[in-house]
Amino acid sequence: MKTHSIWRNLIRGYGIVNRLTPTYIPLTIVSTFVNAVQPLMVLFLSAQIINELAGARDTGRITLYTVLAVGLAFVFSAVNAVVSRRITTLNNTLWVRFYFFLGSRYMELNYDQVEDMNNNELLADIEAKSNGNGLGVLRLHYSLPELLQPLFELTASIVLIYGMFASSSSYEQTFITSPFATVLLVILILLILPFTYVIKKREERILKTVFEENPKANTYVTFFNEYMQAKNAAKDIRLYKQAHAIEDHYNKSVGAEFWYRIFGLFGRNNALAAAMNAVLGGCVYLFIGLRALYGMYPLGSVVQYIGAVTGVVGALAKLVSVLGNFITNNPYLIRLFDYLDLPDHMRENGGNNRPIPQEELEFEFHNVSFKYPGADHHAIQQLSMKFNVGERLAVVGLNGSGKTTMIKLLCRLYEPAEGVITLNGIDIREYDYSAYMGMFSVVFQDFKLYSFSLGQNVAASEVVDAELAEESLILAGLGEKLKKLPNGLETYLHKDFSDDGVEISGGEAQKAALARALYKNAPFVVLDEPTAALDPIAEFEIYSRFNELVGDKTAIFVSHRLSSCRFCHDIAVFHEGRLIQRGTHDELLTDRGGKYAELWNAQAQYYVA
Ligand SMILES: Nc1ncnc2c1ncn2[C@@H]1O[C@H](COP(=O)(O)OP(=O)(O)OP(=O)(O)O)[C@@H](O)[C@H]1O
Repeated sequence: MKTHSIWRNLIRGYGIVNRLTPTYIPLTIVSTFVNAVQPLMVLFLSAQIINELAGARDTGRITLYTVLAVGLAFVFSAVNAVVSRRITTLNNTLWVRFYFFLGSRYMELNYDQVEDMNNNELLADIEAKSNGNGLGVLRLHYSLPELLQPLFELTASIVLIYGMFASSSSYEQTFITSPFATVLLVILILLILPFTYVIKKREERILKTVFEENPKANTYVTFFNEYMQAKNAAKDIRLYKQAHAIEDHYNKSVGAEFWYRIFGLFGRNNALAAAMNAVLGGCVYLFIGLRALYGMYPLGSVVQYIGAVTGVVGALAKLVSVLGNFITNNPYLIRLFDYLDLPDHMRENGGNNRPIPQEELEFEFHNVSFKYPGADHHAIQQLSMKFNVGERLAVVGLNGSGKTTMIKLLCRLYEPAEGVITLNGIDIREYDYSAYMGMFSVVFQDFKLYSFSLGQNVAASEVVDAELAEESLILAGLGEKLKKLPNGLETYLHKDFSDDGVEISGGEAQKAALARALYKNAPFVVLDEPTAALDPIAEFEIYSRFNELVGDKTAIFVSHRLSSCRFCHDIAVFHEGRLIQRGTHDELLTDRGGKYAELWNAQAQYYVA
């Protein structure tokens, strides 16, 4: 956790506010200036009118003050109306932009950071605190008027108070009219500063305790809210009647008690501050009222001074409170910055940003080992293997034998813990990260399609090369389906964004994912169980046209169905994270005691009559 000073955090935080809502800060300066100055200006002019009425009764001056009061009030109100409308829009759109900002950052994280529970908890916490309590950057946004308005009020009130100390009229000398009384009042007013500060400090302490006692409260809220509405959980929720379990779990982990404690605390503090202001207000009235009684101030000035001193008291209380809010809010800003500053170690580790070679590509694992964070065993152990350019390699093995992990290491989704992977003899970390990833077309088992048009899914982009998309879909076996779709490539998948959206089957989705990989036209194709959801005919078609599908690219075909790998001349057998055999189907079968023969025989018995 970084511990930058609160001022640096505020500057950075307001920098983010400015980036999310660029016109917000200048508009708020205008709006708060107008809001702060308008009532004090009316107060000043009213005082002048009363003084005129009680004194010289000059009609010209009275008219001038009245016209000024009405005219300025009109101009200020008009400016405020225009500015406030725009600010309201910005306030309402801010949270949308903020969540998009968080999401964009998430999409940039290294893959292992996405899988790291700590980072996910950090993000869930930031989202929940921003949402429920409006803490962090959102608090800065909403606090800006709370900061600026009292600053303007304070300045304007001090200007109006000035006459209080410069009164030259003759008056009775008593304690109330003496400078001591003024000093006493100033001390009383200044007492509000430590009082408000202590309240804020207490608030910060209690909030910290509450959240420490419920460290996962926000993670739970986010998880349950998403899970309850997750389409891919809907079947399980119903069939296993998970609704009750979710409700019990939810109430136990984030019950109402938790929120009562937080909002009860805010309520109590607001009440205390209001009581303090009321007492101070009483003292101010008494002080100025008595001084007027002793003839120290004219009638109109009483109104002005009471208004101005009350303005100073109110502004100071608001300022200390908002500064206190900044202190309370600081830990949430630090959490946000921790998230934003997660290191991009995939790019930092190499640093050479070498361009991808244009000649033939040769990948090799050299004694590579890898263990998932928190795991007690290696997912990959001392793996050494080479991929022959332009050839097809099948990777087979039992569940959990490390096949997918090897692919993820190859694509640089993870870094090896030991050993290196090279491309044309150079450590893959030396290459430009994005360009390196661009070399792979991978269809993972848990691929995802999104609720946009079929064409956009295949192109993975807003802009679709229709001819290439169609060609890829036909190659992947979705040609017939495409012909039947109401809007062809523009047909939406799912109904999230279009009523005409279509639901496609698991096998069709797998073909669409395959088409996406083909559309990318990368030199290295990886298919991880690409036929798992396909019917036997579709599966046969994929195998028989595999060479046509991948062309002259290097291809890896991962499967635990051995029959589906026979068409590959090169088969690698994985077991418990190790490469234990490699050869053609016939070669591997001749090793009768080997794993491949064991797996082959185990699977073959179901096909033998
Ligand atoms: N994200 C992860 N975090 C922790 N452990 C993981 C993770 N993914 C996989 N593992 C573990 O790493 C080992 C290898 O998993 P991997 O997914 O590479 O196997 P696989 O051979 O592809 O299996 P399958 O045939 O079921 O797809 C397994 O023990 C698995 O439990």
